[in-house]
Amino acid sequence: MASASLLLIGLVFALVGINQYLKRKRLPPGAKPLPGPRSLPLIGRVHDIPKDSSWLKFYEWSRTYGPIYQMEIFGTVHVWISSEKIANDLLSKRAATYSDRPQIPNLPDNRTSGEYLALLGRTETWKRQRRLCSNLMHASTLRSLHGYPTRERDRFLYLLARDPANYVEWIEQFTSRTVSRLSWGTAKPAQVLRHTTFGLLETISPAGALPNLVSALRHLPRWASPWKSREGKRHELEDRLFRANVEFARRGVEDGNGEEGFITTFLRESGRREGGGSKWGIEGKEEAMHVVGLMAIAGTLTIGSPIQSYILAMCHYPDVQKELQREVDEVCEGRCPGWEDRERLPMLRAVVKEVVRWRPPVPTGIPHATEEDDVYEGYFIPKGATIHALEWGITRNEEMYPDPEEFVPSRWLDPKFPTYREPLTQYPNLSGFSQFGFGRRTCQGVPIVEQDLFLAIGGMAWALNIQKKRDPVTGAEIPVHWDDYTSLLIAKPCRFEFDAVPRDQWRLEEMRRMFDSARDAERGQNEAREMDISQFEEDLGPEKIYRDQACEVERIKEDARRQQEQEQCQQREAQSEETGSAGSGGYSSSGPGLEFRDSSSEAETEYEDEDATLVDIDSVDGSLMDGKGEAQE
Ligand code: HEM
Repeated sequence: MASASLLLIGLVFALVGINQYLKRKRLPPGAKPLPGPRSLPLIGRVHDIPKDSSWLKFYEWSRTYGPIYQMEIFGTVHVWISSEKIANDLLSKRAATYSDRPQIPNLPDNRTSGEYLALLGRTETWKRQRRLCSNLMHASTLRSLHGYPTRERDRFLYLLARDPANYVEWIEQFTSRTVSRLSWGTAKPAQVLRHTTFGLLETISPAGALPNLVSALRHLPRWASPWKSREGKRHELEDRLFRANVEFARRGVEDGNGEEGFITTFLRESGRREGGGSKWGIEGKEEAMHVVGLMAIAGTLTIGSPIQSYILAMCHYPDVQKELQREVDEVCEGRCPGWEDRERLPMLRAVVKEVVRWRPPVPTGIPHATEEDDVYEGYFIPKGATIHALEWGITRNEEMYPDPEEFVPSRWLDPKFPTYREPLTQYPNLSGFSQFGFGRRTCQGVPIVEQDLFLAIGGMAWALNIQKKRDPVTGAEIPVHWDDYTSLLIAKPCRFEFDAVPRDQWRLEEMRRMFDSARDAERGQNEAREMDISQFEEDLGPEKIYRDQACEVERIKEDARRQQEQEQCQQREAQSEETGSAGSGGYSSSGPGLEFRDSSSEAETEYEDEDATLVDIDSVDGSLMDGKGEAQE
């Protein structure tokens, strides 16, 4: 027994020795390895990576080892960059070496399959698809994204004001419906898209499917791998959905009733050319379907993260909200801001940019991979290394962003900050911002992000006072977390409670008018031609397998808390009755927002009417998580 153990220990040491020798041998003359935590044999540092908020650990290491360091996980070298300059030096200036993508263990054909442009290797397919994506985006940007973000924002504001407790639902409906219209000219697929996209996010995230961390698990056959079989089912549904969406748009182009969107632009262009094909080098509808599908995926869940972070920020920074409201009220003279007001609203643009900096939506970045060995400032970076621009670390650079943990929109508006830039009619904006990546792989969706965030955040500032909720019993503020975020590749705040109080009766009525007019426009469109999505909803199943568990857990906790709140109120009322004192006094459980609405009997009638409207729009949506939200289940 003892000799077997000795043999094993000897073997491990021999392996470590051989490994070290091979690494040293690979070093070019004069180059040294990057600093970083020492690797354990075979596993590297996998045991050190926390499941939640892993970016904080990678950032902590950057404070020990410097703005570029390396670590190993199961034999793969991972390089972490926390400096914008170094990220630009490598990923942008040496793009020929640094523009590949690594293989994702749980989606092993990601580099070659041609289905997800953002995950493709640096291949001819990627170049062709990126060109098409960029052209379709450009065509829609020239036409102000066909007004879809405004229409959806108008629908979103009223739903949020009416039911702030379900804010995640309303926000994700806003982002997914907007991008669904942009992609296929209809909002119908939005709810199924949300589920399949969440499933894909789990499939590809290091904190999602286990094989992404323990890569040996990728060799399991499908029948023995729950991750593979789950992904297989998800992919099959997504593929069928995308085909149906393209077919719907194709019929619209043919009968002349189709709405504008990416796929419509592509189909029209192909129709104009002899023998089909497009001027962008994509010959088949099939490939265009994948490109547009990826654009829809990319816009479904990402933009919701900064919208939620804005609400979180306003709970902690009420003075910023007041300042923002002052600008919006002054410039727009009381009306809700529109996209055409952007030059005159620098504070609003600064809040948008600061939200993205303060809580990066993709905190670990999307990894690149090296195609050749390289040496940077004397440090060796091997071919096949996975390169991470750590967005969280980049936004914590104290020289560039003094007081990085604070939410300070004025850093974009005041010349005393290094990030200030003129003219303020144009800056700040999101174009070229580090949070959208580097070099040839930069994000292609910035025009959508910019317009969605401007309209949603501007609309909320115009319409609502966002504030911490008060305990109905004690009247004390209910605490709101500071940086508790979900752990997948796209991170969003875990659920928290807050109040969204309409600023006055006129704005509430105005929101209702905007909502009605968005609903009427949608009805008009659906009367002309309707897309039937019911089969996909059915196939998704009642249990909705691709469901955001992290948020579910939070909501269950929240529901339990509310239930407790109600019980306490009832108890207090019962006690008051016993002692004969008048009423419960203090705060109502529904918070100041509803107090405002309930202030007259007229408002009560209005509220009932609102419910009717919501039922109405559900049938217009035909969505799984309809206008009443998942909380109903
Ligand atoms: C807040 C929202 C968003 C954020 C923070 C974000 C961030 C990013 C990041 C960090 C990358 C990787 C860049 C790199 O590898 O260096 C990326 C890639 C990409 N994004 Fe976005 N994105 C957002 C929304 C969108 C939207 C709405 C679209 C819709 C078209 C989109 C389309 C893409 C595409 C196509 C790529 C892949 C580019 C390539 O690999 O060549 N993104 N995004």
